Amino acid sequence: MILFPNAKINIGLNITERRADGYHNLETIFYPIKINDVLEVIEADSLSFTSSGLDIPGRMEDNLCVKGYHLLKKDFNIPPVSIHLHKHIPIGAGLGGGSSDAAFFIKLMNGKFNLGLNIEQQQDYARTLGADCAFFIENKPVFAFDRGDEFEPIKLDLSAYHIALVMPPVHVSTSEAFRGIQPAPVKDSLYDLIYEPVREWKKYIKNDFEANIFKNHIEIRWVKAALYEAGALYAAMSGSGASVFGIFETKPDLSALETDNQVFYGV
Ligand SMILES: C[C@](O)(CO)[C@H](O)COP(=O)(O)OP(=O)(O)OC[C@H]1O[C@@H](n2ccc(N)nc2=O)[C@H](O)[C@@H]1O
Ligand SMILES: Nc1ncnc2c1ncn2[C@@H]1O[C@H](COP(=O)(O)OP(=O)(O)OP(=O)(O)O)[C@@H](O)[C@H]1O
Repeated sequence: MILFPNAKINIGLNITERRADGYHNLETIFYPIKINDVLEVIEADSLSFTSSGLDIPGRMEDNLCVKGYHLLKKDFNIPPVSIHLHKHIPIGAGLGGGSSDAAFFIKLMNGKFNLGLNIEQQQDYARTLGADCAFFIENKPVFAFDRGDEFEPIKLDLSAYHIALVMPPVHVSTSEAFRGIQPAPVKDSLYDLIYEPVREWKKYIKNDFEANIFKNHIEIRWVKAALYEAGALYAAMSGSGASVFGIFETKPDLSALETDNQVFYGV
C-alpha cells in the first residue's frame, strides 16, 4: 500500500505562553501544500525501514514511521512490515515532513490492517509522536492552538493563488527556534485575522520565530524580501523555518533565487 504524505505551511504563528511541560502554547494556521514524500508499507517477516531521496538524519529507530509502528504494536496485534520512504519534503524546513510521514503511517496501518480507529483516535496516537503530527490525520486547513495540536476547522481556500516555496540551504531545528522566545498573549487571534484579504495579511499576520531566526540566518530574511520584490501578496517563514513561502496572484519569476536555494512552484 502506498500513500503520499504532504507538507504544510504555517500562516502566522503566535507563541502565547510557556507551559509547565516544557512546551509552548501557540496559535497558528496550518495549510496543506503539494510537496510530497512516498510511503510504502508491505507485510514482511521482520520489521524494516529503508529510505531513498533526501538523507534523513538519525537512526532507523528514530524515524517517526518506525516510532509509529511501535506505538500501534503496543495496542494491536499487527504483523511485521517493511517500510520504504522516498523523502522529498525538505528536512528542518518547518514543513512538518517527518510529522506527516508519521500521521500517514498511522492512517495507512489503520486502513491496511482494519484497526478500526476513528479520526480522534488516530489523532491521539499521532499527537504522542510530535506536536505537528495530529494535523496531518485530517489534513485540512485549521486554526491550531494549545501545543499546536488542538484544532478548529477554518474555511480557507488559496487554490486561486500561486504559492511558491523557497528552501534556503539552512536547517533550523524546532528546539533551536524556541530558544530565546518571549511568549506574549495576542490581542487579535489568527482565527479571525485569516479572513482578512490576503494582500492585507502582511499588516497583521506574523511568525514569532522570524525575528530570532533572521538574526542568526540572514539568508532567510533575504529570501523573504526577494519574494516580496517578486510580487508576493504575502510572504513568511513557515513554522520554525528555514523555508519561506510566498502567495502570488500568478506564477512569479524566482530564477534569481534558484542558484542558491531550492524553489518549488505551485505548491
Ligand atoms: C512550531 C511548529 O513547527 C509549528 O508548526 C510545530 O508546532 C512544532 O511541532 P513538531 O516539530 O512536531 O514539534 P515536536 O517534535 O513536538 O517538538 C520539538 C521541540 O519543540 C519545542 N516545542 C514544540 C511545540 C510546542 N508547541 N512548544 C514547544 O516548545 C519543544 O522544545 C519540543 O521538544
Ligand atoms: N520520516 C522522517 N522524515 C524526516 N525527518 C524525520 C523523520 N523521522 C524522524 N525525523 C527527524 O525529525 C527531524 C526534523 O524533521 P522534519 O522534517 O519534520 O522537521 P521540520 O521540517 O522542521 O518540521 P516541523 O514543522 O515539524 O518543525 C529530522 O532531523 C529527523 O532526525
